[in-house]
Amino acid sequence: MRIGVIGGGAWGTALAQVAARGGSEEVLLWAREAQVVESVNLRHRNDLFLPQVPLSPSIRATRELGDLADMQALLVVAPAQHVRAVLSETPVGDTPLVLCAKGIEAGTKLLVGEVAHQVAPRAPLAVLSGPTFAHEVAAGKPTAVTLACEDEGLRTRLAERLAGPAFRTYGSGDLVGAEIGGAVKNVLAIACGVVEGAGLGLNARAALIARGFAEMTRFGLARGAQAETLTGLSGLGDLVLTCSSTNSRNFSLGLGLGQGKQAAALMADRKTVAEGAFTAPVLREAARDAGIDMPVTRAVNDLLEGAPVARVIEELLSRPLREELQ
Ligand SMILES: NC(=O)c1ccc[n+]([C@@H]2O[C@H](COP(=O)([O-])OP(=O)(O)OC[C@H]3O[C@@H](n4cnc5c(N)ncnc54)[C@H](O)[C@@H]3O)[C@@H](O)[C@H]2O)c1
Ligand SMILES: O=P(O)(O)OC[C@H](O)CO
Repeated sequence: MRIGVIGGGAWGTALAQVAARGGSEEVLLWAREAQVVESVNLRHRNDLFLPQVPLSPSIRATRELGDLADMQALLVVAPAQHVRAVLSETPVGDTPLVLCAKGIEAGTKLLVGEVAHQVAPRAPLAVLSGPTFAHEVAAGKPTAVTLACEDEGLRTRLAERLAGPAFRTYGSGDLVGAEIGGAVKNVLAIACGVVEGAGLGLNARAALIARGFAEMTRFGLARGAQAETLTGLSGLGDLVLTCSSTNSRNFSLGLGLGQGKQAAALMADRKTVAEGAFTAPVLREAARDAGIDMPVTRAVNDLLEGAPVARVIEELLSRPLREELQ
């Protein structure tokens, strides 16, 4: 199966490395930046987004989306807010799309799979998601992901093509569940970073992970996700990873907010994406539309909009007491 990767950021590059299988398979990586294309092709590195990892020489990079025309599967790894624009210019046809971005589209409130279906209605869809820091995957450290696809045959072919000794895929038929975990955990990771930045302690972080997971579950079930998917790698697994480490861009953004810095300043000159900052407002809106209570998500939005940390925390803690299982 010839694999093309759409998006030459850290995650697209790491997945290209996985698909190259140590150099035994050719992989075509589309990147937006000339610097990425040049460094991958000439030096087998991604100097801009994943500088620390030497890449397989069988990864070739291009800036032309048209070059992806004869691929047999495309991994979609552009940031969620750009998937529509990039896919619209890609010759997809009926090539399977494996969606690897984590987010909800602003304005439409659509998951990435729903966007892909609008743009490329003939393409079979799969979702690859889980606790996956790109630099660890690219370096060959053991990692496990959810690979969701309704078509069992395609799911098996993708798993056989992408899985390796240090990259385990766990199959699922629940695309929506696999997507919602990754999208919502990015917002909750910002909240966990705030807890760290404001020095609120480890009890608070554990409480936030548990209550954040309750929010993810409420939202996910309302959108048709299966509860088991949300407790799996792409939901709880990824939430635990990103809520525990400054390697997470979302957690780091929250850390700065917790220290009293303004979101605009923290976002101003970063070239990497903190998806949670873009998903947070649309998640709050989608939850409000559906009558789903998501207080942590609301608090993250308040902080992103400049509310003082102390006030936001005080508001969260002074809400009326409730039953845990409500
Ligand atoms: N980095 C990780 O560890 C990781 C792991 C799993 C999933 N993801 C997800 O993968 C997706 C991509 O993240 P990343 O970490 O590879 O990105 P990154 O932060 O490393 O790089 C930013 C990316 O955004 C792209 N970009 C910026 N503006 C764009 C535009 N206008 N149109 C198209 N692309 C544009 C850049 O070309 C680059 O590929 C995100 O949804 C992220 O949540 C990342
Ligand atoms: O750095 P983050 O916060 O975008 O997290 C990266 C991955 O999504 C972790 O699974």
